[in-house]
This record gives sequence, structure tokens and C-alpha cells, in this order.
Amino acid sequence: MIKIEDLSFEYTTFIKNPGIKGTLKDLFKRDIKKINALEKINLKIRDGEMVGLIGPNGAGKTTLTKLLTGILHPTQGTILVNSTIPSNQNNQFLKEIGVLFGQKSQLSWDLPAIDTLNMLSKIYSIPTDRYQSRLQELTRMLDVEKILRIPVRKLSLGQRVRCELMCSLIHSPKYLFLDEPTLGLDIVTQSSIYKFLKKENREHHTTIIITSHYLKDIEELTDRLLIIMKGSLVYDGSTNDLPINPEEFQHFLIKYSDGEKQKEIVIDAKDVSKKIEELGIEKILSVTRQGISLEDFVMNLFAKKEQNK
Ligand SMILES: Nc1ncnc2c1ncn2[C@@H]1O[C@H](COP(=O)(O)OP(=O)(O)OP(=O)(O)O)[C@@H](O)[C@H]1O
Repeated sequence: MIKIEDLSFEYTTFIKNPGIKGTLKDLFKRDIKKINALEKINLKIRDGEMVGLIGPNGAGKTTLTKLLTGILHPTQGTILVNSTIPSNQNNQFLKEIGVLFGQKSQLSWDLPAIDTLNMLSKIYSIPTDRYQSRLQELTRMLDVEKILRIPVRKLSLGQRVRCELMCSLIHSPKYLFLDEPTLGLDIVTQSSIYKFLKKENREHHTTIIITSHYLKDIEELTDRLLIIMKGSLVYDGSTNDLPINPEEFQHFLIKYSDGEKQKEIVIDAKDVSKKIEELGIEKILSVTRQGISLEDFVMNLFAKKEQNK
């Protein structure tokens, strides 16, 4: 169980004064600026739940993930993950969590992923037979047989993300924290990763908390949605209970070739297949999902709530 009570977090930064005079002044006295990243968050997540955390840039999603994994210590309030305070970072706690930050890599650029995995098995003291069977299971589920022994620098982004997921899960953690794991991936790879995560959750009862900018992705993956805006939790509920249909905000960018020129068109999700058919599949260069504007979405959500009062 994850239990968060009255959690607030404030970053303290130093203001850099401009020019040489400013730099000299900074040597003697630094001006401090406080940023409220999270304010009074209360939340409970049961073991085995899959929860989606969404919010616009700067909402506080990464800060919350860092607090849950013990990288940051709360300014106020408490967090308990399986009755442990994450920022105490005891060894048992570290064995119970898996983390994947989309923009940070656990893999070594010049080494094949299998070397990192072997190293992690030692760090987590996984018994050899358990390590081998988990390695086989993840290799099969993530379809990485052919890429585990290739230096990471030669892999595509999608292949790298699959190897990163292996590293986050090799020690069979009870809690998996994913911060934008599918950033930059095409739709097919995204949905194969989501399929994998659902399976991992179902078969191992792993609690998964996944952060994204995209409401639609979270809707496909989880039943419970948390929306965070400017450091506050503004929605905690089932994706089915959302008073508006997220499809309304979903659109795709289709790039296609029109003779010699490359063209592009933005289109509603519901019209995508019709448009592809119309243009002719052979002309399609790429189809990318465009994130909804979360601000629009949340504004709409609350506008509807106000209307219903
Ligand atoms: N190291 C830091 N020092 C100072 N302020 C920070 C730091 N990291 C984040 N912030 C600020 O805290 C707030 C929350 O940031 P956070 O990265 O948690 O948001 P986010 O929802 O993850 O955003 P994004 O989707 O852009 O990653 C923002 O105002 C951000 O500018």
C-alpha cells in the first residue's frame, strides 16, 4: 500500500544576479527563491493497482515520482510505501521498487544490455536460478532475444526502452514507477509496451504508477486516473467516470507523400482510418498521436462540474 498524507514539496533555488556586479554580490549573499512543486496531496494506492498520473508541464508529476522513490524528501507531510519511508532508502525498500525515468538511462551506451542486467543481478543479490528464470521470462515478454547482446548505442529508441524496462523489473519489484516511459515512441511500440505492462501487473500483481502527458494512453492502460495541476491533485477517479469523453480531445498527425511533396494533416482520432483509406496506405509516411491539451481538458472538466452544480 502507498499512503500519502498532506504531502507538500518546495524546491529552493538561488537567483543568479546579472552581470559581473551581480556575480560578485552573489559571492557574499545569495537570493533564495522557493518553488511550491506540490501542495497538500492526500492519496492511497492499493497493492496491485495500476494508476495513471497525468498533468501538463511543470505540474509536479516528476517531483511526486521522485518523492515516492525516495530521491527527494518531503518538505511537509508523510509518504509510506509498503510501510517504509522512501527517503530513508533502506536496502529492502530499494529491492521492492523499480524505476524508469523516460529521459534517464540505466544502460551503458557502449555495453550490451545483458551486461547491465548481469551487474544488476549482483547489486540486487538475486539468486542465480531466480535471475535466469526472470531473465528468460522478460526476454520472452518484451521480445528482446535478438537485441540483448548488441551494444546499446546501436539500438533504436523503442528497443532501448524495452531493455530499460527489463532493468527496472529484473529484480521483480512490488512497485514500478514509470515517468514518461513511451516518450518519443511510435504508436505501435507504445501499445506493445502498454500490453506488456498490463501483463506484468496481471501476472505478478505489481503496483504500477505511470506518468504521462497523454490522457488517452493512460485511459487505455489504467482504471484509475490522477490529474495533477500546479502541484495539486485535481482529479482522482476512474477513467470511466470522467464527465467528458477524452476522445473529443484526441487527434493524430498524418504525414503523407503527395507526388513529390511531403504533406501533413491533423485529424480527429475517430476519422483516422477513414482518412488513411482516402489517401491510400502507400502514400502514408507516418501516423503520430498528438497529445491532448491538458489545460483544455481540465478546464473543460471543471467547467462541466460547475454547470452541473
Ligand atoms: N530541481 C529543481 N529545482 C527547482 N525547481 C524545480 C526543480 N525541478 C522541478 N522544479 C519545478 O517544480 C515544478 C514541478 O516540476 P516537475 O518536474 O515535477 O513537473 P512535471 O509535471 O514532471 O513536468 P514535465 O511534464 O515538464 O516533466 C515546476 O515548477 C518546476 O519548474
